[in-house]
Amino acid sequence: MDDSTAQTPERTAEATAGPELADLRVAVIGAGNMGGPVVRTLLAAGVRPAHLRIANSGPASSERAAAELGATAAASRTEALEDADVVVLGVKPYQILDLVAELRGDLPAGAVVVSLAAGITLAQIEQALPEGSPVVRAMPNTPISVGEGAVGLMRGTAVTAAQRELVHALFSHAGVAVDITEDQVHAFIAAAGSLAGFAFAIIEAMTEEAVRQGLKRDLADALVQQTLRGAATMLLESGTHPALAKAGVCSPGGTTAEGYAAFEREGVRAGLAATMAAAAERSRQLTED
Ligand SMILES: NC(=O)C1=CN([C@@H]2O[C@H](COP(=O)(O)OP(=O)(O)OC[C@H]3O[C@@H](n4cnc5c(N)ncnc54)[C@H](OP(=O)(O)O)[C@@H]3O)[C@@H](O)[C@H]2O)C=CC1
Ligand SMILES: O=C(O)[C@@H]1CCC=N1
Repeated sequence: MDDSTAQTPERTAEATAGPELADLRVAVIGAGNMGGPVVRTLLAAGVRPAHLRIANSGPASSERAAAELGATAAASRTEALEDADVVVLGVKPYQILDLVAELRGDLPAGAVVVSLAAGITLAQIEQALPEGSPVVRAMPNTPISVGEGAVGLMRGTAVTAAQRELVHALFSHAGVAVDITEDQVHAFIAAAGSLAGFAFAIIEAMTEEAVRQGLKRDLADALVQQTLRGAATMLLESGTHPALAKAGVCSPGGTTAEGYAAFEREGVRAGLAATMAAAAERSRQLTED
């Protein structure tokens, strides 16, 4: 992976304060499984609930999402866009270009468009908008909803330094926010966007086995989730290589060494690598479609 533009990840809440967001007006078109967590992180960053308007596929859905997320429902997409400084597009990839074509007449001049869509390039979105429109691609994951996620930010050709700073400020409570290139987004999806889903699947599988081994479900939930969180926190805080931390758990002839031998024998490492590679490959395919 070309890392010439990759930043050193830094926990965003520790980053220095950026632009003031209290007066910013944001429209979120499509606050679903990913747009919803984006709404939460924008509110955490300081966007006012009254200034964050949601438009989903219909008014009832917009009202439901706004109530759940603590934002404001717009009566229509057009109303959501009125005076918007930033427009987040959280619809499915196959919908986004039609949506952009539909909205382009209502977009306030200079509004920064932020697309969450996998597989849709900056150039495709820029082509669907008036020339010179500032467009950012964001590749987030759902744990940004609790400030423990990651987002990769890709800057379109018309985005100014101030607009880049603004978008970073908007994601300042996501967890980690880094600038990436569009070439890097496939690997980023494997290691963050889709990885959240794989992490949930791993947690689910481990919890089921803990229950099979005899633990009550609530204790199994707590042990698996707390241990995985603790393991990640240990590595993040110490900078220790995971292989060394693993060695520190494996007593000679003990339980972990025996379990780890099964991990390798059963192909768990190879399976995880194949899982991430398949996600990255699908991202490349979506971009070529
Ligand atoms: N899910 C994830 O973890 C991630 C997703 N993404 C990207 O985020 C985008 C959204 O995915 P996801 O949140 O999972 O999808 P969802 O289906 O959960 O959400 C899509 C949202 O778009 C709304 N919507 C659909 N059509 C319209 C329309 N014409 N006008 C306004 N709103 C509309 C839906 O409203 P309604 O509910 O009323 O139908 C819904 O709120 C995708 O492009 C995906 O690639 C990126 C990273 C991670
Ligand atoms: O599954 C998807 O296509 C989206 C993009 C990354 C996570 N979810």
